[in-house]
Amino acid sequence: MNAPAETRKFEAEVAQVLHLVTHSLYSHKEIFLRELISNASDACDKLRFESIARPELLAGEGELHIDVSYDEKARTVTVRDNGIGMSREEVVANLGTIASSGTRRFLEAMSAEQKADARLIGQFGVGFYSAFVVADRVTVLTRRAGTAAGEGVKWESDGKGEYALETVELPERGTAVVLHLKADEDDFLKGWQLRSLIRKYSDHVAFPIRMPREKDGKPTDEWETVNDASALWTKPKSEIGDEDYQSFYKSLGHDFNDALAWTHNRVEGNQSYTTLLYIPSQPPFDLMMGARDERKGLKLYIKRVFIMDAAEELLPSYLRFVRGVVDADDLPLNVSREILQHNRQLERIKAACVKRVLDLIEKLAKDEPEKFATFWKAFGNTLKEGVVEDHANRERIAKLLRFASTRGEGARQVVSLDDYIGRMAVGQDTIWYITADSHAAAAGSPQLEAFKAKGIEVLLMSDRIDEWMLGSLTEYAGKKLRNVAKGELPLDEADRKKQEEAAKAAEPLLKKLKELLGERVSEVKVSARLTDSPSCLALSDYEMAPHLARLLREAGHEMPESKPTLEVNPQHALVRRVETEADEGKAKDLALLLLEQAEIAAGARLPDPAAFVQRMNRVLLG
Ligand SMILES: Nc1ncnc2c1ncn2[C@@H]1O[C@H](COP(=O)(O)OP(=O)(O)OP(=O)(O)O)[C@@H](O)[C@H]1O
Repeated sequence: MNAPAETRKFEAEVAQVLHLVTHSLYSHKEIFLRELISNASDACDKLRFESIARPELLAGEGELHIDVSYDEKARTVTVRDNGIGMSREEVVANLGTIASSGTRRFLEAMSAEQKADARLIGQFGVGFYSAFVVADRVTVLTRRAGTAAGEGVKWESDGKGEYALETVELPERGTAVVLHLKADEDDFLKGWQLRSLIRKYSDHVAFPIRMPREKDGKPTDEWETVNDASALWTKPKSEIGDEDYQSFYKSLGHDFNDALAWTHNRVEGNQSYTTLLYIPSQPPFDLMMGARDERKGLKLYIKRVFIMDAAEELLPSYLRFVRGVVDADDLPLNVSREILQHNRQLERIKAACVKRVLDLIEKLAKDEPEKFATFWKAFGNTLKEGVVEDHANRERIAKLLRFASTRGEGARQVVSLDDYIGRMAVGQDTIWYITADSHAAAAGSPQLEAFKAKGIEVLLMSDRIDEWMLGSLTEYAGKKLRNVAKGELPLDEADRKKQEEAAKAAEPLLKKLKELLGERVSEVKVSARLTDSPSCLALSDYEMAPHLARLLREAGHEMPESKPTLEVNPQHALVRRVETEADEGKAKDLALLLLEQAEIAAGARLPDPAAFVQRMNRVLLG
């Protein structure tokens, strides 16, 4: 078992991560301490969990704790824990490679954008490497719980591309990380400085963090606990200040920013549990990358023992931005992920978590409009998934949606469905909306003209998810939701009469247009939607909006080519010109331009853009 001393190269990505981390964390140097303590605390959590099945692992040093010490002469800071420790293979796997796929995606995103956002770094298992922000050499001494003293491992590196590995004798299990500080990092060799960082970032780590007691400004051999060391969520709410909640959030969520809001609840009864759930103020990285499959950030404890990250078991995907802790009293400690997925108690806890989060968002919407606006900007599109996925809460979620509107504040999404209904004219029974691939395209749609003329409000939707969401949101508070570009418009008696007369009068024109356009359209009709524009596309009730069909096609999906219905405004001078134009070639150019401009306004892709340009130039030159 005695493996020789050796030098190994870091995996290529590690060098990349090291480079990114040391450069982007430069202005948040002190974070290294939080990251190393967080790893040490995870190691203690893991040992406590494994010792449920194998109590002998706890032999030797009983109480789990984390020690932070410094040596002015040697210029080192050491973070030591008596947690699970690592075997030689684990050291190689954990400290020599980038194990998590999240980190790989993160790296790809970073190199693609050529920028490193410090805020994101901590979330990706690059925590350990932050040691190299302040140290030019790092030594790790570690021994896996349950192994012999002779199976200790020493790992050492200057973070430049290689690390040395050696088997050493270590009297105790656990891990010590020794930082050999860079020349200008003397600040971290001061006891008070380290203490204040521990209180600032790690006060609520649930294990005692100890430092040597000081006498006359010098460390002694005696240890004292410097953090609060209690699990924050177990305390009564009245004893927890906002700052406590925020600092716990930051260490939990690896976030530099404050949380936007939180909800902390203890449920007692035939099932007892505590939940502490946070809404961040900015999207966490995994959310931005659309990683719905590897969710993190919601920790399951059972009677204060950390069991696992169970975000997927505890919250539906549309609430994946939530961070927090669930501590259940009545689940068996040896519970596995498989059991969790089919556990009735957990189902109830999950439903309660959803309720708490929705309560919290509703409270923001009602009482703290600014915070709600921040929430909506960061997570509105994620929440919309709930309309599709969470039938039971659909109406509640729909109530929280905000949109831009023809009576709103430009592109800002501030109008709720209730606002809309409150402004409806007497007799209006439909909530009207339009979808497009940008706000400008939605706001400028020709299909809105008749609605504007009649003073009917239309919601302007331009987020990609909207069409998909609207498939599940066909009704709200007894009102139908309808797309202004789809189907027949409901007309009153007088309008219907006018429409019929116009259609009759335009029959020869419609026939001529259909002949000129041939296979490009399925039908040409007189529009009830237009007042100023010459033409627009109309979709059947079940047809997909052209901009969405285009996006899906671009993303490689097979989409059937559907022939559009062209609607025209017979009053418009351009349409009248088609009617009077005797030259067939010219009439055809005009007819095709009417179709093509309607397609462009609807965000469709022109089948032959070059032909369109030539056609337009011919018409412009007369
Ligand atoms: N003190 C420690 N004791 C035992 N294992 C450790 C310790 N520090 C790090 N490790 C191991 O090294 C791995 C990599 O650590 P690193 O800080 O880079 O990422 P992480 O902890 O997995 O990610 P994150 O910090 O986002 O939770 C950890 O997952 C853990 O397995």
